Amino acid sequence: MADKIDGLKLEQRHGKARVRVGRVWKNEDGRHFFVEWNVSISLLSDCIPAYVLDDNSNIVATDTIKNTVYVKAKECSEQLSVEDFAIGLGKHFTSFYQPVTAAIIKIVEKPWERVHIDGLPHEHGFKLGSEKHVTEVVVEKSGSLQVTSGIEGLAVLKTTKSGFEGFIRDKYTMLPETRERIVATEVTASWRYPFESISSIPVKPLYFAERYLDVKKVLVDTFFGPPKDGVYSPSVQSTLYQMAKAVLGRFHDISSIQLKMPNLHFLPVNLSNKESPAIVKFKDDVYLPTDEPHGSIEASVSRIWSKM
Ligand SMILES: O=c1[nH]c(=O)c2[nH]c(=O)[nH]c2[nH]1
Repeated sequence: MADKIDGLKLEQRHGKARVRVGRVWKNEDGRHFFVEWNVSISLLSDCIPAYVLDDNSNIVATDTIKNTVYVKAKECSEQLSVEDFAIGLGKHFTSFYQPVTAAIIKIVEKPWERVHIDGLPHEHGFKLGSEKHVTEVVVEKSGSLQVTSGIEGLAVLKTTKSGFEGFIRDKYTMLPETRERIVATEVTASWRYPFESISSIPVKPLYFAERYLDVKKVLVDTFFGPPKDGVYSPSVQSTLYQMAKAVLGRFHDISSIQLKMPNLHFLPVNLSNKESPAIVKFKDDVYLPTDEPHGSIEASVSRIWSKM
């Protein structure tokens, strides 16, 4: 929300960040389901008078915004995806409050996973996994909608089938060309769904939750290749593109995907001194793991007919 006041441009929004909520659903057969969400909400509304005239009459108190998260969590009697929860919150804020023209809802789901004991799924036991399911939803009063989902912290590594050759060489270049190295990254993925209004989102329960798992599987499978032979990666850039292309090729309800894949280097270890020129001589075996500095490699891939 922007406005011109005193010859100045004032842009503003308000909301509540990092509202944490846990929700359990207990099936009659004794099986429990659990999610933990960290919710950040931004409301777009004309609150300029609060900034310049000490008039708070258009403000939804951020405390009320926080309380709403708990009320809506209580009202969800059935298990639902983090995206559907975000859309429900956005719908509420834009329809319940006259001044609110749009709501931006970001949620990070903590990766609680059902434990297995002796191979059997536990009815009410969960342990923390690693990568996180995230979403950002923008809902407008008109009912128009943007849904973005993503993965954060998907750490993957291959001990071979990776190289890097043919890059620019100049007087500052020390890096040798190689067809044998470790490649490791922590994938951050973010993809956009094509649904443009609340009425066009699929009614299938847990649709977004299933799609999240599908996308994660395609990303992981493409990174690693088949279990026996793997797949050769000529660069992180090439692997990133293959991963993005696989997702867009497989899921027609995804219009674009952004991938961030830092190159987490594993440096060869060679140790020597004057007496012993090769105490440790690197033979693709002993590495110095580093995450600082790291290569930063990111790209967005969209269908050309997409609106993004
Ligand atoms: O896959 C890679 N891409 C790069 O752009 C790059 N740069 C670098 O030093 N090593 C690598 N590896």
